[in-house]
Amino acid sequence: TGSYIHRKMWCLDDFQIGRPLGKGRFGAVYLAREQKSHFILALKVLFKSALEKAQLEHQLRREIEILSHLRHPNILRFYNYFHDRTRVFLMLEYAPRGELYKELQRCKCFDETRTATYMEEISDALIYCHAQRVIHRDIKPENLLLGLRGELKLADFGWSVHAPSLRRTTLCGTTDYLAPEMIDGRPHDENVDVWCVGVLCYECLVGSAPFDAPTRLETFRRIKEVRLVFPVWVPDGAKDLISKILNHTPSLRLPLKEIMEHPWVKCKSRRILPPVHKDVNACGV
Ligand SMILES: CC(=O)NC[C@@H]1CCN(c2c(Cl)cnc3[nH]c(-c4cn(C)nc4C)nc23)C1
Repeated sequence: TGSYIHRKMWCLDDFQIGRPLGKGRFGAVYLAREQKSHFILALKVLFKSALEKAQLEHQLRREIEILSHLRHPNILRFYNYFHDRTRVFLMLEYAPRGELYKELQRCKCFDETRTATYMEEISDALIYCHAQRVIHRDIKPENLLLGLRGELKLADFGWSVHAPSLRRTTLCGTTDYLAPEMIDGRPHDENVDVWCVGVLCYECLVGSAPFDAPTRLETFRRIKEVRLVFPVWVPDGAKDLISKILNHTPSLRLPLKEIMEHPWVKCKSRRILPPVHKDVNACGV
């Protein structure tokens, strides 16, 4: 019995639509429940007119192609998609504990255990992505969601819709997470994702991004110089890890496997892995 939610054709009438979870340029994300199985999911709605105007249809097809092959506990699951005359609908896993960036704003910064656990989770997710030759390229707190047990869910492989509240990102997105080679427009590889893991680790522990500056230009300058300044209270183990990741030369950055095995991550992380289940459960999903 193939799992129910992966059945071939879906349409809007198969769902009861709940509250909006986020809104953005191309559409919005709604909480939704599948009528027969009562399966809860996030339904991302993209307007074809907006996609056509921005010439993004082909990118959406590529994103859907990539997403449909990714299955990992720390990657937000993409189940299926369908469309009507005016809209494209993506059936996505619902992350019950919301957006990491909101949690970071609420807590100001995270302790070592929480940060090291996120480092282990996101590194494992990226090892999996890179093994499929998928580079996320846009890792930042805004694109990270939290699962039932607070585990990280890497989301939004290209389609960021924004939650109703004002986002911290400036007009064209935050520059804090750009790797040096991205700023110079040089060709970039998987190591741009590794750079972002270093920036994320710093921001989770400190509460602000490492190269944060009053102007975008100054931020770019600090990124290219890799001007890393740690508050005195940042633990040595974390400073060691972040300094080994944020290397200007992409190939010299600490590989993801070694991030997971770093002494500070090994000793501080409290990662919980969900029980490995076949793709079918109680409600046939
Ligand atoms: C990566 C990305 O696209 N972020 C923007 C969209 C906003 C809601 N989206 C969700 C998506 Cl795509 C999936 N699950 C979610 N869960 C929530 C959420 C849960 N709470 C308690 N509060 C919220 C908000 N939101 C989502 C994604």
